[in-house]
Amino acid sequence: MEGVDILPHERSKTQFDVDAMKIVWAGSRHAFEVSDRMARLVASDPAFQKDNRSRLGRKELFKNTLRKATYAWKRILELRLTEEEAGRLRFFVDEPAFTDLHWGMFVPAIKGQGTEEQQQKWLPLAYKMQIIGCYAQTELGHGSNVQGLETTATFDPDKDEFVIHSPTLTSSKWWPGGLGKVSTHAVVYARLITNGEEHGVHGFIVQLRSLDDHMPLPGITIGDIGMKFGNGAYNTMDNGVLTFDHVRIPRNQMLMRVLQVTSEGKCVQSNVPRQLIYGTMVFVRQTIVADASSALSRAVCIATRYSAVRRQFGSQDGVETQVIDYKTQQNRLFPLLASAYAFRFVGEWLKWLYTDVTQRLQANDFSTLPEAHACTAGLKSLTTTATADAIEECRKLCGGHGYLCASGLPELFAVYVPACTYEGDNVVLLLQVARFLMKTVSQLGSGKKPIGTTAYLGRVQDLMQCRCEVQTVGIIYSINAAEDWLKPSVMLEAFEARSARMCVARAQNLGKFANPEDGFAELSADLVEAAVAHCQLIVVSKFLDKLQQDIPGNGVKQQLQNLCYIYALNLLHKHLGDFLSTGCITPKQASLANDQLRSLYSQVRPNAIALVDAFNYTDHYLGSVLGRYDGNVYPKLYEEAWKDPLNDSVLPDGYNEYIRPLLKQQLHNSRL
Ligand SMILES: CCCCCCCCCC/C=C\CCCCC/C=C/C(=O)SCCNC(=O)CCNC(=O)[C@H](O)C(C)(C)COP(=O)(O)OP(=O)(O)OC[C@H]1O[C@@H](n2cnc3c(N)ncnc32)[C@H](O)[C@@H]1OP(=O)(O)O
Ligand SMILES: Cc1cc2nc3c(=O)[nH]c(=O)nc-3n(C[C@H](O)[C@H](O)[C@H](O)COP(=O)(O)OP(=O)(O)OC[C@H]3O[C@@H](n4cnc5c(N)ncnc54)[C@H](O)[C@@H]3O)c2cc1C
Repeated sequence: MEGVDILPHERSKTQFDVDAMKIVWAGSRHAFEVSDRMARLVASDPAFQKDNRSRLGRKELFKNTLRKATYAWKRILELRLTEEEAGRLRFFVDEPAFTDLHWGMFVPAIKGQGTEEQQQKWLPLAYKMQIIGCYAQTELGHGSNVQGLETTATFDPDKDEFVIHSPTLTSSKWWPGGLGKVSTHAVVYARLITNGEEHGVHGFIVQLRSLDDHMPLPGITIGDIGMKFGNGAYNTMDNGVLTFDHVRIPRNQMLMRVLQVTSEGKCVQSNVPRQLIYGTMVFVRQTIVADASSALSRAVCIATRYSAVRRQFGSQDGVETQVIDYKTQQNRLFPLLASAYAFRFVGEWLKWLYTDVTQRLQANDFSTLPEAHACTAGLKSLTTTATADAIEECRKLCGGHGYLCASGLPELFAVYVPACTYEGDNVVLLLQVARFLMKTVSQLGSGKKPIGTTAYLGRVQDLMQCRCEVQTVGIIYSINAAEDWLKPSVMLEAFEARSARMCVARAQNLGKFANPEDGFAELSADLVEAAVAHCQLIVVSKFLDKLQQDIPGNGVKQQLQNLCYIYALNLLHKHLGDFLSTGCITPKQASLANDQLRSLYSQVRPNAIALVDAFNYTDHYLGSVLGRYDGNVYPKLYEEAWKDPLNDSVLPDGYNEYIRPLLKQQLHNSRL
């Protein structure tokens, strides 16, 4: 069978309604239609062409991004796109740009931390892009430790101004995207000092460049921090360095929703908790979780289509085997396909949680803020780590051709992998989750009932008294055959019991230390494992919740069920040590789980291509010869190779200089 015939043949085997699945994936019919329209708009406009990025030098790459970002903005205005449509357009343009930080962090920081008055002044300018902003928090010396930032904002009551200053080299702002060459303004995070007293880190709106000639304002030094990992990749972004030499700004440019500074330099705390200063990060972490499923599904789409097209080794009748039919390939690929769906649904749920906490904050209800912080931090960490690893696994699943830029995977990896670091290093964020869990466990004895994602810890209070013998867990009696693993309550109980037991065991170990902080530091590696178990439980439980909903479309729910159990059973297999050592399941039940997993792979196999088609990605967005919708891989790969600048001429530059003299010299030597 020719390459172009394989994928249609695969599609003919589909056992579910792909169009209905497209709507489930998008979230709603409306979201699907918007997304589909924007994807086509971008794909059909030559201005958004992106297939030459890996061949461009830094300056060309950056200028190209400026062109695309400003053109996208022009189209947004011309077509009067809604915020939702504009967001999708930016997504399909698929090129990191200063606009991400302007819309994604600068605007949300003002909205979340500015007073009404400040919002009225700055937001209209930002919305029209009459000013362009970035988020300048991280410094050369400190990123994770926000309280350790060194930039100072000292109040001068005589002039009613703050003096922003970089006292050391390590206080230079370092990393902010959009800062290096574009932003006119920044929300700068600095230590507030009034009347000689320190009041912690706060955000300040600072103008950096002239609105007339774009030159840095007096006292300000700015530049780009240099090339980053990967050729094209994140190098479209001008991550920058910034120092201040006693730069003065009016008092009303401190973002004062949390704390007000009066003209006398007095600090007045509002009823809003101090942590709201970190609110922009919570917002962005939530968007990063939603984005993880996009990056992961893109890599999986490429690897799945290519695995169907690629044949390796013969079978009896002489037709070589499609590599997707190897059980080892399925065991590596299908859990990633399942994760893409799992992250999609947990991303939807997290968006709901974020909206809920935002509404509560507006009504002065701060009770769910710690949980929102733990969930956004933990899920950001879990999903980005898994996605970065998965993109690399997809490259390997595509064999040698996966290493070619034409596969789209090297660039995707290079653009994606910093997500494990920005918006909080993934380990640092898991430690935040661990703190939250340990606090929750320590309060169980006092009768405080945990709610939301930690409610399960309340249900296993017995564990606090060490009554955690295997026999107390219902799963032990419920699983006697492989199919028993397909019961939602059983799966949930297994993940809850594992996480609860890990949390309680860690809490008990912490209790052995005289100083809890010493204990936390000593046991931090174990604590991170408990945080991972808790986050995996959230993902599994939200996928199971999704299955409880009414899901229209022939066979759609069945496919989602298969994927949900693949996701959960694969985790169970990978973390078997946790499940066995906490006594949640027996070795025999673990073996049954594996049998069930293999059976699910066989059920997914005929639907694999349709399950990635349901992502509805255009070839433009995928940017991969291996992942083409038509499966016409080999002719196009061959064609692509000839586009390389090295093939512009038959003889390479340098032939006369290096190759010829070398060959002549060998000829001369051999005659000797
Ligand atoms: C029209 C066109 C439309 C186009 C749309 C475009 C949209 C684009 C969208 C794109 C979006 C994004 C693009 C991505 C680009 C990425 C760019 C990257 C940016 C960055 O990286 S910004 C910098 C991020 N930095 C960090 O994340 C730093 C990490 N560190 C921290 O967060 C914290 O310091 C900490 C969590 C490690 C805490 O440190 P610690 O010193 O222990 O804490 P304290 O400050 O003392 O506080 C302790 C208590 O506070 C609680 N806490 C901590 N953080 C939070 C929080 N965020 N919310 C609520 N509560 C918090 C903590 O739990 C402690 O509580 P306790 O006292 O225990 O009760
Ligand atoms: C592409 C990119 C874009 C960025 N954009 C922006 C931006 O727009 N604005 C902005 O302000 N910043 C930005 N950043 C900065 C980013 O937020 C920080 O790099 C990130 O928060 C990590 O902080 P760090 O660099 O200080 O890492 P470090 O904290 O120095 O981490 C180094 C190592 O130490 C470990 N570690 C640190 N603390 C602990 C601890 N307490 N316990 C155990 N291990 C620990 C970490 O796990 C890591 O392995 C960006 C970064 C990147 C890569």
